Order: sequence, then structure tokens, then C-alpha cells
Amino acid sequence: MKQIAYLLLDLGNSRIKWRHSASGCSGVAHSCSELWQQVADLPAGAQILGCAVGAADLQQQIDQLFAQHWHVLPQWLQVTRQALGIMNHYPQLHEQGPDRWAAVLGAHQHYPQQNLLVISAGTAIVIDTLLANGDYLGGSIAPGLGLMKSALHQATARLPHARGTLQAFPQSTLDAIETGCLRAIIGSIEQALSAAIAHGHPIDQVIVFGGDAAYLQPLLHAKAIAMDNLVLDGLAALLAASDGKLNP
Ligand SMILES: Nc1ncnc2c1ncn2[C@@H]1O[C@H](COP(=O)(O)OP(=O)(O)O)[C@@H](O)[C@H]1O
Ligand SMILES: CC(C)(COP(=O)(O)O)[C@@H](O)C(=O)NCCC(=O)O
Repeated sequence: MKQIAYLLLDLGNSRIKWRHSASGCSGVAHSCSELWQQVADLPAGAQILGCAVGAADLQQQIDQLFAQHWHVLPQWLQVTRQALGIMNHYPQLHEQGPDRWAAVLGAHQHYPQQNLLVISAGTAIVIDTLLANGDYLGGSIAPGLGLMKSALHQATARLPHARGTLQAFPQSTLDAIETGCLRAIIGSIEQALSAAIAHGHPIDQVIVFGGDAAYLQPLLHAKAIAMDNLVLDGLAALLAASDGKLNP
């Protein structure tokens, strides 16, 4: 069977993440022009499947970029009620970020038949629950670590925006901010774990991915592992299941 080359895009609110199937190359870009610098030397003509929750004008720039240079229009994932054996229980599918849906599908590829807590530690912290039987129950959205700290900095006269350390009893402003924001994230994860137990679905595996994953993972529950990019994994799984044809 002929392998179809494809470029996968994860257009988040802070950064663009990409992976190219044929070369195994991947990268992170902060703008459309930086994305093009990174992918320009890849073989043209790959099909493109993306997942977009970032700015609509950036998505349009990306459409124009690939239409002009590769003569390919990216296809953007829509959230569906079911895919790859997973049932999405969000009542209003159009409300949901397709990055969340793709990440849950990606997590399921790594850990099928386990109760999962899927945590996206990006601009926002999203904590989603996927059950071993394929029921995706949804989850919470809160500001991510960088956003919490920049909100404090912008809305106050005296709070700086810099890295502190997590302390039991913080005794500097930087440590107080770092500890407060980290505890908000860690606490919301613990609440999600407790909610799962209370509803009879104890979590088998906690997976964290995104820009702050490596920083957060050692601070989390013992079952937590950090993974690279579950959104791109989910897009790849959808393509694989559709035999390389887009329109998953
Ligand atoms: N080198 C970096 N550049 C930008 N953000 C970073 C970097 N390292 C860690 N971060 C953190 O990662 C977050 C962005 O993560 P990412 O997964 O790319 O988010 P999104 O999917 O929302 O674009 C930032 O809000 C910040 O807290
Ligand atoms: C929750 C999000 C802002 C996360 O975005 P990210 O941090 O990955 O950039 C995004 O998935 C989104 O805009 N969701 C729409 C609302 C929802 O999922 O219900």
C-alpha cells in the first residue's frame, strides 16, 4: 500500500505544533511565518490535517500559505459524536475545542481500555476524563500556568511575572505566586481524580501533555506521565483509521 505523506497541525492559543509523517520531522512555531520557515524544505504535496483553536486569522493565513506553496488546502478537524470507538458525551459538540477531542483520541491509542485523566497543560489547563469503555465524559477548563501568572501581573500593581519555586510555606513574592498557581492546578487535578472515584470510575492513568507538561508531571499524582503531543497523535490515529484519506 502506498504511504500518503501528511502534515499534522495543532494550532493552539499560544503556539503551532506540527509533525510530518514521511520525514518524522516535527516542530513548534509561534507564527505563520515561523511555521513556513520550519516546513518549507519538506517535500511539498503532503496532505494536511489540522486542529485549530487559535486565532481565526492565523488559521486563514495557514490556509493561504499552503494553498500558495503546496497547492493543498488544510483540512481542519471537526468534533464528532463518535470516532475510533470513543463516544463524546458533550451535548453541544460545536462548543468543544477539537484539540480536546483529538487529544482524547490520541490518549486512547496509548492506553486503550483504561480510565484516563487527559490533561492539556497549555494556554489553558484542560482536565478531561475518558473511561475504559470508550465514554468520554468531558472535563474542566481553567487558565494555564503562564496565563494565571500573567493575569496576576497585569491586574495588580506589585506582582512580578517570573519563575518562583513551589514551597510548603512560601516566603517571597515569586514563590508565593508560583506556589499559589501550581496549587490551583494540582488541586483541580486532585478534584478530578476524586470526582472519578466518587462516580465509580477510579482513574488508572493520568497523562499530561502541552507546554507545561514536563514542569507539572513531577508535581502530580504518582500515576501521572508526561507525553509529547496527544493532539497530533489523535490526528494521526484518525488518518490511520481512514487509510490515509482525509475527511475522518
Ligand atoms: N518555550 C515556551 N514558549 C511558550 N510557552 C511555553 C514555553 N515553555 C513552556 N511554555 C508554557 O506552555 C504554554 C503553551 O503550551 P502549548 O501546549 O504550546 O499551548 P497551546 O496548545 O495553548 O498553544 C504557555 O502558556 C507556557 O505556560
Ligand atoms: C479550552 C481551550 C481554550 C484550550 O486551548 P489551548 O490551551 O489548547 O490553546 C480550547 O480547547 C477551546 O477553545 N475550547 C472550546 C471550549 C470547549 O472545549 O468547551
